[in-house]
Amino acid sequence: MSQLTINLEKCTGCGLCIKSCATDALHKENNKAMVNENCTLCGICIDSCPFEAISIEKENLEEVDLSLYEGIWVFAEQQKGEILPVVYELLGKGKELSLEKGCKLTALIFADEVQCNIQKLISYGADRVIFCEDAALAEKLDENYIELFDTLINKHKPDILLFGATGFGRSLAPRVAARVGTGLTADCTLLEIDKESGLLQQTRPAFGGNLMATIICPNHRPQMATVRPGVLLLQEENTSNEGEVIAVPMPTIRHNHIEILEEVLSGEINTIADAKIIVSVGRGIGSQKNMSLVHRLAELIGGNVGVTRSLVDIGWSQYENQIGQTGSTVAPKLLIACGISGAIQHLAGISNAETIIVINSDPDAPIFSVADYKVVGDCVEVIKKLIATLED
Ligand SMILES: Cc1cc2nc3c(=O)[nH]c(=O)nc-3n(C[C@H](O)[C@H](O)[C@H](O)COP(=O)(O)OP(=O)(O)OC[C@H]3O[C@@H](n4cnc5c(N)ncnc54)[C@H](O)[C@@H]3O)c2cc1C
Repeated sequence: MSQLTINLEKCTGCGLCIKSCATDALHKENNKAMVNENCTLCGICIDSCPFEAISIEKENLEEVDLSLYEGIWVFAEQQKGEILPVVYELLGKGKELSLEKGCKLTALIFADEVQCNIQKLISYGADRVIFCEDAALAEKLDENYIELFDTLINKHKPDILLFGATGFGRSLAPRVAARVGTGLTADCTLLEIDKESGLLQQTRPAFGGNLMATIICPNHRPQMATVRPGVLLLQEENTSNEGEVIAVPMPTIRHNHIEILEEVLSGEINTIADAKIIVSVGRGIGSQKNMSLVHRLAELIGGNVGVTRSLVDIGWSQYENQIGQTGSTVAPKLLIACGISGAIQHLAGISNAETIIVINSDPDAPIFSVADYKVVGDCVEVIKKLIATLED
C-alpha cells in the first residue's frame, strides 16, 4: 500500500497541514505532524506544507503478485429496491469475458434489503453472488461502500471489477480504485480480453470523441472500469440458472464524515437511458416554442424527449435529456431524430438504437449515415403532421 510519509527533520510543527486536511488524518505529537488511519492519500497536505516535509511513498509495483487475482466481479447497484438495467448489461458482458478467461462471474449486491434480487443476478449469468444486507447501506454513502469493497477485494482478490457509470457508480468506483491502489477507466464503450496477455482492454472515447483509446492496467489489480447504461447489449434471462450465494458481514466503519439530512430530487428522475421510444431534437427545431410540439409527439407515441447538447447549452432543455458522449447513451427500439446534424459526439450516444428515423432539411447531413428511414424536409412541419395524424 502507498503511504503518507512525514520527514520529521523538515517538519517545523507549524500545523498548516493539519488545517488543510479534510479527513482529520493529521495531528501533532511532540510538536511534529503525525498521520493516522483516516488518511485517504488525497495529497492536499503535501501542497500545504511550505517545508516540503510531506510526501507519498508509492507502493512498490513489484510487490503486487498478479497471479493471486482471479475472477470477474460486477457491482449490482439497486435503486429503490430494484436492480438497475445497466447491471444486467454488465452481467452479459461479464459472462462473455469470464467464459473467455475460464473464470467465475461474481455479482456483488449491497443494500439494506437485497435478498429478493439475488436470484435475478444468477438468472442473468452470475455464477456467484456476494451480498451484504445492512442498515448502514440503505443510503448510498460512498464511505460505507468503500469499506466493504476494500475488505472483499483484499480477501477474494478479483482480477476485474466492473461498475455501471451511474451517478453513484461514477462516484464510488474511483474511490474504491484509490483505496485499493489500482487504476480505473471511466465510461468504457468496449471491453475485451487481449488474447496474448489476458489483460482487460478497456476502450473509451478520448480527445473530444475524435479517437478511441484502448487502456490497460498491467501492474495493478483489480482491473477496474465503468460502463455507461445502454452501451452493452442486454442478454437473455435464464431463470433455471443456479449459483453460489455468499453472505458477508458489514465491516466496522471507522469514521462517518457525511450524514444525509434530506434527499431533494429535481423533478423527474432521468429515465432517458432506459426509454424504449425517443423523439430526439437538435437546433433544427428552430425555436423554443416548438419544443411543446416535440413533447406532444413524444406523449402521443409513449416516448421520451431527447436533445443534443446544443439545446441544453441554449437552455431549451435540461441536461438530463442530453444524448451523446457527455450526456446519456440510449438504446431505444425507436429513435426519431429531428433537426440533428449528427456530430460524432452525438452519434456516440445512439449507436445501440434499433431503428432510427431521421428528419433533416439537409440531404447531406451526417446523421443520415445512421438512418434506417430518411425524411428530407422541415422537421417542424413533419412533427405537426404526425401529431395531427395521431390525434385524429
Ligand atoms: C467534448 C464535446 C462533447 C460533446 N458532447 C455532446 C453530446 O454529448 N451530445 C451532443 O448532442 N453534442 C455534443 N457535443 C456537441 C456536438 O459536437 C455538436 O455541436 C452538437 O451535437 C450539434 O447539435 P445539433 O445537431 O442540435 O446542431 P447543429 O449541428 O447546428 O445541427 C442542426 C441540424 O438541423 C438541421 N436543420 C435546420 N433546420 C431544420 C429544419 N427546419 N428541419 C429539419 N432539419 C433542420 C440542419 O441541417 C442541421 O443538420 C459535444 C462537443 C464536444 C466538443
